Amino acid sequence: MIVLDGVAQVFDGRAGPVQALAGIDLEVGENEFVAVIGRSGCGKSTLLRLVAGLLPPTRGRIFIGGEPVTKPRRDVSFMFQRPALLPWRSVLSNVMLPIEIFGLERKSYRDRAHELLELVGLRGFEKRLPHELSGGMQQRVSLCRSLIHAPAVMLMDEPFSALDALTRTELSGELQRIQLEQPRTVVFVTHSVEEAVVLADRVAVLTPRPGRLRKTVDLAVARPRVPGRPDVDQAGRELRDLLTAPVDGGAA
Ligand SMILES: Nc1ncnc2c1ncn2[C@@H]1O[C@H](COP(=O)(O)OP(=O)(O)OP(=O)(O)O)[C@@H](O)[C@H]1O
Repeated sequence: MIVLDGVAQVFDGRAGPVQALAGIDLEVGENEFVAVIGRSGCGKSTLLRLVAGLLPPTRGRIFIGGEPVTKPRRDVSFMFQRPALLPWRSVLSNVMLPIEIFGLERKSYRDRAHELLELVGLRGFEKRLPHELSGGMQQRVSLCRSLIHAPAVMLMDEPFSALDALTRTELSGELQRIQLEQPRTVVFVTHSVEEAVVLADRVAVLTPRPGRLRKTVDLAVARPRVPGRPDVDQAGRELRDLLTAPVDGGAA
């Protein structure tokens, strides 16, 4: 579904060129959930922006569904760390935003919007404005908005990292449930080993300066996954060991 072939990214930094990513080869299968994990600054967000078509790679090629990525695509949604809702629009009309942007017929998506809001526990909040909602509720709205037009691919850049620990665990549980019910291809950037272990089919571990793909790890852990279950925690420990193991004499 998604193919990165020898992708490298160099930015013109103020103090000279910054090599953010080097030699990234990665394939994400249809309906596969891949978590990208690594330390701050190792190029995770850059990787996602490249796949989204928001940035052309310095080197290498990226394909989605066999087509080269040259600009943002309608069948790819992007979810950010902050909900970025329009403050003057109700919950429902925020969820419906992509339908308007893409010029799709509103009527045929309204039921779907209600269904999604129900799925994330926001039934009855359709007419509220974003400021009347907690941060976790706003991010749930943002999740519905990125699902409304049934994108083939969801790119998620640390979508739960601004939330408190409990809400974060709740939301990753909800995302897991949605992915079990309606699977799609997801690339999910996170700092959190717990999130990766609950959600991912496969984890891509990046190492910094420049960001390289150190390893991809298959998570053969039965779903639904719940933190605290021995096999889930064991997978978490293995992933954490890999993240903290030295690379080329330095820390990962
Ligand atoms: N537009 C830019 N211009 C110059 N350098 C950039 C630009 N965007 C990113 N970088 C640099 O590229 C490297 C990777 O940044 P990126 O934001 O992709 O990392 P990250 O792994 O997502 O970090 P974090 O986990 O802290 O969000 C960093 O060294 C960053 O300073």
